Amino acid sequence: MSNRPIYLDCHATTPVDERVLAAMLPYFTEKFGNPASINHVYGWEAEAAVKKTREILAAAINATPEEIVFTSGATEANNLAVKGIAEAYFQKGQHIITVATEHKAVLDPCEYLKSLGFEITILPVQKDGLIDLNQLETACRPETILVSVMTANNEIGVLQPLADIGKICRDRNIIFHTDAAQAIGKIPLDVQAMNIDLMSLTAHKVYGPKGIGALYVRRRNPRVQLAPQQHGGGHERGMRSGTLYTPQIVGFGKAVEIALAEQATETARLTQLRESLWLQLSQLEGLHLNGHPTQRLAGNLNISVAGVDGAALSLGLQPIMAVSSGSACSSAVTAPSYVLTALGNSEQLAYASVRFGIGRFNTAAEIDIVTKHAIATIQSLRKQKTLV
Ligand SMILES: Cc1ncc(COP(=O)(O)O)c(C=O)c1O
Ligand code: FES
Repeated sequence: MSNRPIYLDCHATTPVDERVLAAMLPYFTEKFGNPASINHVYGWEAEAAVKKTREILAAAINATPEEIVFTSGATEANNLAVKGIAEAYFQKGQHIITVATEHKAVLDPCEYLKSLGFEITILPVQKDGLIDLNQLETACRPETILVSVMTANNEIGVLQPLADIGKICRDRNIIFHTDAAQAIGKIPLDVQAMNIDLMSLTAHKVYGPKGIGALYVRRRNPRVQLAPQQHGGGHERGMRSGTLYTPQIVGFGKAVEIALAEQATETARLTQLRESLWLQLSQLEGLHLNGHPTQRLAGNLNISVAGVDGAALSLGLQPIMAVSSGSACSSAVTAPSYVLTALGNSEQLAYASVRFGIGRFNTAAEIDIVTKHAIATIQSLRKQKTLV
């Protein structure tokens, strides 16, 4: 594996931590029971394992275990939140507010609701990627039923001011949903202090397995109603039917437990690696930092490079590092990233961009190799351009 490029795409996904895998393994084989089986030990031990993860997730965000609904990931959690609220509250109002830089798993359900007659306000972001709270206040109406603003952006790592947004929503009796797929385990989260009513989570960005996530749904002060989007055996208090995937759930719990225990030291370490990368890269002229310089995830650096072709840059970096570039999150799409254009970047700058996602298993030596290669690639592309 040593001749493979250095993995620096931790916003796309992360490897499963060995400790997480070890915790999961028994639940594939000897402890294979269905947590819904109430008549025997196979079911009880699976149910106990699921309960433990519920407790870990609840503690991680200051919720209660009954407020955690397991899903297949954050895409499903976002769909359940947005469509589930629209369906449960449409008689109260049919207006929803979200943001231009949200993940497609929020924007597309909103687009779908628009086709059903809902009105959607999509707030712009400022140059640093943060929303303007005054604009949010102005957008709120008596018929607004939901505000959905992500915790941490998957391309530029920007952290939105959740507590301020939560207060604005609570004062107006509007439900507040946040997509915390990139944030769980990485920054402190508190659904009480931040007045969050719904929060989407996923395991695979935090060294847990893919295909498992959760939606936090507030049960008290106020109780949030949610219309299920998947019907069946009535699992998860009727909000999401389907046999629970015990091994993945166990892995999710273990992953979050480890991330919380290591959060402070890991944040400091990643910040240092990111700062050293940016400090060296920014010696070059014409490099733009995308997103707020400090109000961002520790492992995220997103840059645009003036004077180079986006595709050539991507090709030049590929042998040495696995990073995302151009349209980071929908690489099948050849349009420039809508997140980067929302910040006011030109199409050229949005194309010629690199998202570094530094994670748990990256070392200072790797960052050194990456820095040197990125600088050499950019210099060589610029030189070629002036020769043409
Ligand atoms: C911000 C954000 N929301 C939602 C998702 C989707 O999560 P999942 O892959 O668990 O469906 C992702 C990951 O791609 C993400 O980065
Ligand atoms: S990081 Fe989630 S889709 Fe790109």
